[in-house]
Amino acid sequence: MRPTTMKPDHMHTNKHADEAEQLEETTLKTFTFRELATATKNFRQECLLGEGGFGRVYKGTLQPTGQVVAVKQLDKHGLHGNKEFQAEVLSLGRLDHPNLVKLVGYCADGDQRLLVYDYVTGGSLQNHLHEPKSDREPMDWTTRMQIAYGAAQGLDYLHDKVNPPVIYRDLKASNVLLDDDLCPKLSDFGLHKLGPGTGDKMVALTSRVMGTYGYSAPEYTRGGNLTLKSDVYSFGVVLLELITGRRALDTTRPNDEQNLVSWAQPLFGDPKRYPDMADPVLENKFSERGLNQAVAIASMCVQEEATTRPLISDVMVALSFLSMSKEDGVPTTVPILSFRDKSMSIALSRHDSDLASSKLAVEDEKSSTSSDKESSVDSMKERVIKREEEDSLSESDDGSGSNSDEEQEEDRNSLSTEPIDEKNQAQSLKINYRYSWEEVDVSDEKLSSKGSQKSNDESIYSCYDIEVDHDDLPRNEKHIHLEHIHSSKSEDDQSVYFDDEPGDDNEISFHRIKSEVDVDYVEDDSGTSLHPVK
Ligand SMILES: Nc1ncnc2c1ncn2[C@@H]1O[C@H](COP(=O)(O)OP(=O)(O)OP(=O)(O)O)[C@@H](O)[C@H]1O
Repeated sequence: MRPTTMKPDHMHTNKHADEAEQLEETTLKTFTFRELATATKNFRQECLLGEGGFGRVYKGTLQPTGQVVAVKQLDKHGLHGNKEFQAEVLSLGRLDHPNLVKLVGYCADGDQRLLVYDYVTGGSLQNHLHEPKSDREPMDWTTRMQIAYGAAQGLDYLHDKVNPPVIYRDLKASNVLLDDDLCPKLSDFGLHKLGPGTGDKMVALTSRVMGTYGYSAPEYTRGGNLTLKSDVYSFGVVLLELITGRRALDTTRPNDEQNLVSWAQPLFGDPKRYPDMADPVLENKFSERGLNQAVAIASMCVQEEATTRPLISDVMVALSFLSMSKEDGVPTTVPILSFRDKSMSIALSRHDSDLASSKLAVEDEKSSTSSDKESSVDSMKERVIKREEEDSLSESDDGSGSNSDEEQEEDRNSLSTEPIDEKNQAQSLKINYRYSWEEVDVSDEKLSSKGSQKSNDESIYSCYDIEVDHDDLPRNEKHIHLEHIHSSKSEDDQSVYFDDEPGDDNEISFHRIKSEVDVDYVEDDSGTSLHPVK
């Protein structure tokens, strides 16, 4: 069980030079079959966690460390040669993110191929959502949004942070594992090249696709044309499951309700019916705005046309805000200017009654990076225009809904022909938010900096240059960068705090945010207000 740094045979060739460099740094453990047999009590039935499309999974305890692991014994048919297997495993081994199940090592012994993962203690999202237990409380709204946010971060890592990007292919509630703190970890990514179902094993592939039918993007089920946007579709289905508590495919329901997406599609256009979509076990304990935005995000993700689905990075930004949404004083408004793809901004603004009154024109070239592999250049350079309130109201009044594919297409067309006012072409933008807060006497021992997920939120706050402005003071007299956000360590206190610059006495003072955040106006680099909203 020694840690080994493996160098595949092909690493000296030019073609694989970059990959080889990365692989050189990969440290995975290699195991003998005997070691894993010992860990799993000889693959005894009592250690069997389940069986999936790639083989059986056993819970095991490694000796002598006592580390608890999940051992996946890959089915033998469709097995690859040793070198090919090692190369694939090595590329999986370099993936490392808090929201991905970590590959610890592997075994390639004779014709045995096994993968060894960190054991994730809390079961899957499928278990939590669809297999209720009397000793387990139903998940509340915020927890659901936090799980969605974490899963989006894991997917964003695969899509946007590793090179080449990894298409997940099999995202579903049973592959979202949860640790004891309900932090999500995606499992089963990148296995398609290892197990059955590749090359001439199309029969096996078909059965896998059928098995995950409710999650598969239409283009995949039609012809197997997989892209990053197919993953976004599957993500949308998981998000819908979180919102509705319904299974992706449920044959126990009436025919027209069996497929979650088909059931939800007609409802997407009618925000008044969103509360009926929400999981009844939530007992309406969520903010209407949060629900509207979550449904809007899900509806964007499960669009039939792959190119109109949002990037997972945009989904992640939107969910970062929804995952913080609490009843008292926490921002729920998604900063619409943060998105790399404007279609997300439009969809969310149209589902957000408060924002519908604003009219913003934005050119945010900085946020459109070269790593944005799927957005068209045109789309990134187009101006994001928020419709005036009257537009939005007149559309929702006639009951025709606000988020159908045709309407979004219409939006895109009208947006791209909108005359561009050169004067307003800002290179970077500040979004000013209006908060009200109260200074509170609270000891910093009672507050924690946000946890790992929350620290990402912090970076979003600072990265988008959000400023707060005291309600009672004229603008520009008091601006505070909302960088240091804290939560209470006490479960009873759901407030969000931020700290001020230390004063003369070097004491940090804390403020509790009282009301929801509102977009006030946007500024360009020079501080000129482009479109005052109020
Ligand atoms: N790292 C892990 N920690 C804890 N349990 C795991 C781990 N990996 C898999 N499991 C559990 O093992 C069982 C089988 O998992 P597996 O991923 O092979 O199948 P699946 O997700 O049910 O189906 P599919 O292969 O079609 O995705 C599931 O119950 C899963 O929750």
